Parts: sequence; C-alpha cells; structure tokens
Amino acid sequence: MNFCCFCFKKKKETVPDGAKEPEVKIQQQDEGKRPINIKKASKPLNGDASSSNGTASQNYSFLEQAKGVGAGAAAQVNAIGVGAAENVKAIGKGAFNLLPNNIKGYFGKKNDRKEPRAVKPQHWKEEEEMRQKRIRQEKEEENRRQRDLAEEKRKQEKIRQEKEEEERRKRASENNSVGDRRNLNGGRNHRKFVERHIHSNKCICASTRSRTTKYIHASTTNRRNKYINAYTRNLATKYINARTRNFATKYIYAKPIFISKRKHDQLKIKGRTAASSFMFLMATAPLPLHSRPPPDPPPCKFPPLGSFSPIEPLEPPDPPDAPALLRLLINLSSVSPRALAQTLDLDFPVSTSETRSVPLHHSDIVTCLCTIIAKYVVAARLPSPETPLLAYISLCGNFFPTIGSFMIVESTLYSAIECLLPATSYSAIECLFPVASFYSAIEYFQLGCAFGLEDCSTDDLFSVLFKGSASWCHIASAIVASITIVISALVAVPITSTSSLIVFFVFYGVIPLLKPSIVEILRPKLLAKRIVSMAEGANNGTRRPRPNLLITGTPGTGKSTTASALAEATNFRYICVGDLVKEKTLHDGWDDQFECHVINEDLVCDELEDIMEGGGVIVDYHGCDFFPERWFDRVVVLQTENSVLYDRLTKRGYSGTKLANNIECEIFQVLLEEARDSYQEEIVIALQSDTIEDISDNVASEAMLAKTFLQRNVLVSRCLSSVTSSTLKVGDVLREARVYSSEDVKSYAEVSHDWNPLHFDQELARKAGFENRLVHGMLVSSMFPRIISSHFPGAVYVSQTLHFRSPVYVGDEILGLVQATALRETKNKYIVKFSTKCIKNHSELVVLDGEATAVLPSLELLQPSSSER
Ligand SMILES: Nc1ncnc2c1ncn2[C@@H]1O[C@H](COP(=O)(O)OP(=O)(O)O)[C@@H](O)[C@H]1O
Repeated sequence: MNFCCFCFKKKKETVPDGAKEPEVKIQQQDEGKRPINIKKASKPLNGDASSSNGTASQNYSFLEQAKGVGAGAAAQVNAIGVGAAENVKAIGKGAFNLLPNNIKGYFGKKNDRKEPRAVKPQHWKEEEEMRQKRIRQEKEEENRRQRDLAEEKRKQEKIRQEKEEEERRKRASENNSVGDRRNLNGGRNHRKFVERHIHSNKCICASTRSRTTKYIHASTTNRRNKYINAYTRNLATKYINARTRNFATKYIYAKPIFISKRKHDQLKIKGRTAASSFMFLMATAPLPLHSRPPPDPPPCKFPPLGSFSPIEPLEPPDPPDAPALLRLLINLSSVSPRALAQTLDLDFPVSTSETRSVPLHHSDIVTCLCTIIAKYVVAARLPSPETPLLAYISLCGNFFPTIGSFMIVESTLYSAIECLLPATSYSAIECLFPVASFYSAIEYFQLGCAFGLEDCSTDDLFSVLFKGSASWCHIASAIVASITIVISALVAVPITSTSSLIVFFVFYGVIPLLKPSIVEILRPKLLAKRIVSMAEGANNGTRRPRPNLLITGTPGTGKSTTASALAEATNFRYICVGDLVKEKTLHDGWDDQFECHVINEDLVCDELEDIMEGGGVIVDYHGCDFFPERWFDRVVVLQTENSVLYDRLTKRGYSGTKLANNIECEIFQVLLEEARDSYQEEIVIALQSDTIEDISDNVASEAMLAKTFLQRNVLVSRCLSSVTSSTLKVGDVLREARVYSSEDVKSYAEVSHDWNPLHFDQELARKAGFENRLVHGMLVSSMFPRIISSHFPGAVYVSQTLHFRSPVYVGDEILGLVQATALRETKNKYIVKFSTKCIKNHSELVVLDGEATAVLPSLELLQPSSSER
C-alpha cells in the first residue's frame, strides 16, 4: 500500500496542468490494485472508443499538448487518430504496449527507441526501478523459500533415518542375535565400532551409551590428535581399545564409567602408544566428563597399584600431593561424623550429629595418612603387576601406627563415600554398602570382603568420591588397600600357613594386585589355587604336566589343518572352539550379517576351564583375547600371504564384506597384534602357512610345542631351586648343562666302539652336510639317566624313547631337561614318567627328545650341588 501511495505522489508532480481529467481518473484507479483497475477501467473505454471515432478529436486535443504520456494515461486511450499521434513526440514503453496495434505500428516507425527513454518522466523511471526491485525481491523470496523447503526436507529425512536406525537397533537387541557378538572375523565390526574424529579439536573421542556396543576402538595416526578419549557407561561393552602410533599424542583416556567390579574386570581396556613424548595414560574408571572437577587430573606418570595401565613406569613416580589429599579427606570426614562416632572406643575425639558443625581434630588422621602415603609411594615405585606380594606387605608391615588410627582413616573414607551416595543415585553403588552393616564393628571385617569380591569395586566408589580424578582415585584406593592389608596383618589373620595366607590374600585387599580374571572372582577356589602356586614360587600353569597351545590366525590360514595334525603328532587333545560353540550351544544366536554364531565368551571359558587345567590341549580359534592368559604356554599365530588367503577364502565361498574384512584383518596382522597384546610376547610366535610344506614343517618339527615346553621348563627349573620342598611332584623339572668336547667323543667311541668318521673327520662331516664333527647321539641322550640318578640315587631306568631332531657338534653346550609327567606309587616304590629333552646353546632348538620311565625308591629329591646344576 505504501508503494502505491508513493507512485501516486510522483505522478501528481509530473503530469502537466492541462491533464487534470486523466489525473483524477488515475488517482481513482491507483487507490485499488493497479492491474485490476486498469482492466476494469479499460473495458468500458474500449466500448466507447469502438462505438464512436468522433471522440478521437477530443482525445487528440488533449494529446497534442502532451510531450510524453504515462502508461496510466495511455491506458485510457483506446482510439487515437493518426494526426493526433503525430503530435505525440514520445511515448513510454508502458503506454506503447497499451496502444492498439495499428497505432503501435505508427509509433514503432516514427519514434526513435532511445528518445522516449531520454524524455521518460522521472516517476516512470522510479516506478520501473521499484518494479524491478520488487521482482528481484520476489525472486529472492522465492529462492529463500525453496532453500528453506529443501533444508526442512533434509532435516525430516535425517530424523526419519535416525528413527529407522534406532528402531533397527531396538529390533536387533530384542532379537538378541544381532549386536551381541564379538569380532568373529578379526576385522572391525562396524556396528559396534564407535569412532568419532574431531580433528579440529586435536582430539579423538569415542564413546557410547548404546547397549549393543561391545567394542570401542579409538585410534589415530594423525599428528594433530593430541588426545584420545574413549569411554563407556555401557555394561555390554567388553573392549575398549585406545591406541596411537602418533608421537604427538600425549593423553589417552580409556575408561569404563560406573561399571560394576565384575563387569570392570571383564572389560578389556587397552591404551597404547608409541609416542616417546607420551605423558599420560589413564585406563581406569573415573567419572563422565560433566562430573569432572576443574581442572583435569594432573598428568600421572606412574601406573597405580592394581591399575589397568599396560605400561611400566618409565621413571620413579612423583609423590602424590599429600597435603591436598589430606585437606580433602578432612573436609569429607566432617560430612559424616556418625561413622567416626562408632569408633568411640578409640582414643579419638569425634563429633556427633548434634555437634556436626564442631570441627574435628584430625591430627591422628594426618599423621596416619602421611605415613601411609609415604608407604604407598614406595610401593608404587615397584613394577605394578609383578609387585611381590610379600614384599608389598612387608613394606606396609613395618609401619606401626595404632590400629585405631587405621580404622579411623578407613571409616573416614567410607563414611565420605556413604554420604555422597544419595546424591549420586547410582544404584550399583548405592546397594553396596548398607549403612547399617557399615557401623557394626563385626561387620567391619565383612566390609573387607568387599575388596574385589563384591559386584562393585572400590574404584567405582572412589570415582564418585573424587569426581573422576584418576590420581586421587589411585591414591585413595592404595590407601585403603594399605590400611586393609596392615590391619589384617596386625590383628585379623595371623599368617602361619599357606592356607591362612590364602585367606589373607583373598579377603584382605591384595585382590587388585592379583588382577584376577572374572572366572577367578566367581570361583575363589581358582584364585586360591593360583595364590598357592604363587606362594610356592611357581609360575602360572607350570604345574601342568603338558603345555597348552593356542593356534590362532585369520580364517583360512590353516588353523584347523595345522592344529589337528599337531594334535595327532603329539597326542594332545584338539579343540576347535567354533565347533565346540555349535555343539554345546555356547552362543547367543545367529548373526545374519556376518553369517556366524554370536559366541558367548563366558560360556566358552567356563566350558574349557577344567579341560585346560589338565594341560596337553591344542585350541583352535580365530581370536585369542578373551581366553585367560594363564591357560596357554604357547600361542601360535598362523599367517598366510594375502593372495593365497584370498584364493582360499573365495574357494570357501566368502565374498563381499566378509572376504574384504578377513583379508584386511590379515594385512593388518590384527590377530598377531591381538595375541601380543593378550599374552606375554615370548610365548607368541607367528608362523607362515602358505604351502603344504609349511604345514608339515610346522607340525613335524613340533617347534611350537617343543619350544614352549622347554621355555616353561627352564622357568620351572629355576623355580624349583628356590622351593624348599624336597619331594618330587608332577611338573617338576630337573636339569643339567654340559659342553661336549673332542675328549668326550673319543672316550665314548673307545667304550662303545662307534668310530664313525663323522665324529672325527671334520672334512667328511662337512661334505656330508654338517657344520662340524658330530657328537654321538647316544652320548647326548645319556644325560637323562644321569640327571635322574643324580637326584634319585638308586633309581632304576625302565625305558627311554628318543628322537634325534638336530645334530650336536663338538663344542656345543647342551641343556638336558627332565620333567615328571606322571607318578604312581607301587609297593613303596614310585613309577615316574619323565618327558626328556635337550636344547642347544641356550637357544630354543631341540636337539633330542623323548620319554623315560624310571622306578624311584623315594620321591625325596637329593638337591645336586650348584656346580652340578
Ligand atoms: N599351508 C597350507 N598350504 C596349502 N593349503 C592350506 C594350508 N593351510 C590351509 N590350507 C587349506 O586352506 C583351507 C582352509 O584351511 P583351514 O585349516 O580350514 O583354515 P582355518 O582353520 O584357519 O580356517 C583348507 O582347504 C586347507 O586345506
């Protein structure tokens, strides 16, 4: 409307005086919408003009005055005489368009096109500009509308897709057959693989709340990424893997958040880096980001006691910020004086709920904590997982504060936790420490059982208490562990025997140091067994008469073929986990996408536990990270050249993603890396399996089995010397080393009359394909009866089988190993079977092996002198 008014104003100024009549008409028309008015007005005028030409002269008299005429004016003119038209000097384009065709023709010829523009009245120009502007605006408006529409469509499409995805996930979890499997083919399972790169933030963040996510994998090679942050609050997550090869990465956080102790132990957390500038690795259980106190926890250079940190401390740890910790504890202790009131029998001033605001005296706590922290610092300097238990205890054990002060400190911590619980409303934590039982002095020791054996770990509690600060959590858990250990050592359990040691370890706080597997937590007897073997100085699994082997590798590398052949050659038991899963239904259904069963790892472990204990088992599976580490003495990773593997898998009917995943898995050596991550590197070996010869080489030489067995034997034999027990048991290893000289060879030849030139003529030996003169094989094998008889004088050698696997040259040092594999008592005598082996020059090369049987008059070991060993 404003626009029309503006036009009207301009017209009034420019139309000549004599044109009063049309001016009025224009005014009337402009009051309405202009185009409609024009049409309405033109109809009757048309009629008038066509009915009478006589009006032309009147129009002429008007027009001859006009030098220029606007469109409005022209619109009124329907007929005009030629004479009249001649007098019109110029006509605007708008007016021209409105003229009848015959008149238009005239103007077209007569008028120079440029001329009318030059004389176009000002308001026409402006009107034209306005019109153009309006058109432009309309166009822009239209474009904007289109854009908005498209944007809206996109948004709706996205929402729809998200909804679909959500529904699909829901369906999947309901089905229970999807989204609940581990990475069967070794490649990445993308549904459970949550990865988000935020390059601009120099950070990788991978997190999930989805119940179907089992793996979080956050890795980088990008130099810009300085932080890796991988966390979960999902009980279904079994694996967090945060790693980098990037030298710029300084922080890795890999953590479960508020996960119960049980789940916590099941969860595999790895944070690895190749960065030399690496400063901070946290793989533990702190709070989510939003609950963290500012500032972030300070970089922590040392792995805490019982931590999940896979790295060894590079340098001795810095002392923790003891004064700050003390301040915090003191503040917290005043929150819940009730707990301290329960310790009234101790010589310690406390406030009650009535005198809550009265400050407490904390000098005892301070003294006590300072000492404990000092002990903790010393203990933390020891390599983390291998911290000798007894050494740790003795470190704390020479600390003699009053028991009362210990209890006060512990009460302080727990009461602080208890007071904070309602605010946190985490049900898993809330149910752990019933307040009533907490205050009872008798229950106090039951509370001790909570260390590691309840469903929620103290780490979780400390996470709440210290708001996710890793450093504080570690310090606090170390303090509580120290307190518990020392209290127990002083008052609770006198350690007089192995069994009381077990009770002590299991129930009083050393659990975090043992890092028990979930199976061990659920079955404390297993843990107890392990503790016994540790206490006796033996290594895990060394009590097994025969080794267990794991054959792993990408599908198609020849695991089944190799493992079954090896089992045949060694008389070991062959277990194909894939078949076992199907046979015993140890799975959670079928995964359509990956066309395989969703393996239930817990069920598989339970099924195998007892079998593995006996030893002599070869397990075949295309994964290795969920088996307990102690099960295996040897882990063989088979590898195959990519093109060969491609052919084998295509023959097997693999295609598309499945094929690509497996090939990729082989290219990136995923299984080898997984094996190295999960087991001691010394027991992991990669073997090529491209050809039939490779298989027979691997099997025939029994390299895998022999090497492992011997390595273990050496270990055990070392342990043996440190054991005070002098009775032979199955699994014990006796050994002897000897260098065979030319004199030895000559002496043997003289006695045996075996003068084969291969033992004396170097040239001939070389021509026959040997490196040097050979030592008689039977001379080497005589080590076995010697070892046995030197430990058991009067032993009767009953049988001996021998396999000469590799030549022994003059000058070689040979280590003979004899391990008891079976033991039977008859008529006050003992029939003992031994596994016998010789290895060469401190390598793992087996030169000779076999089995021996001897009848021993007694099992009492005569310890040979050190020179004999
Ligand atoms: N070293 C090898 N040389 C030639 N063929 C092999 C070799 N290893 C395995 N194969 C063949 O490849 C196929 C897959 O072997 P298999 O033992 O079933 O692998 P996996 O158990 O690792 O899936 C079989 O047909 C087997 O005969």
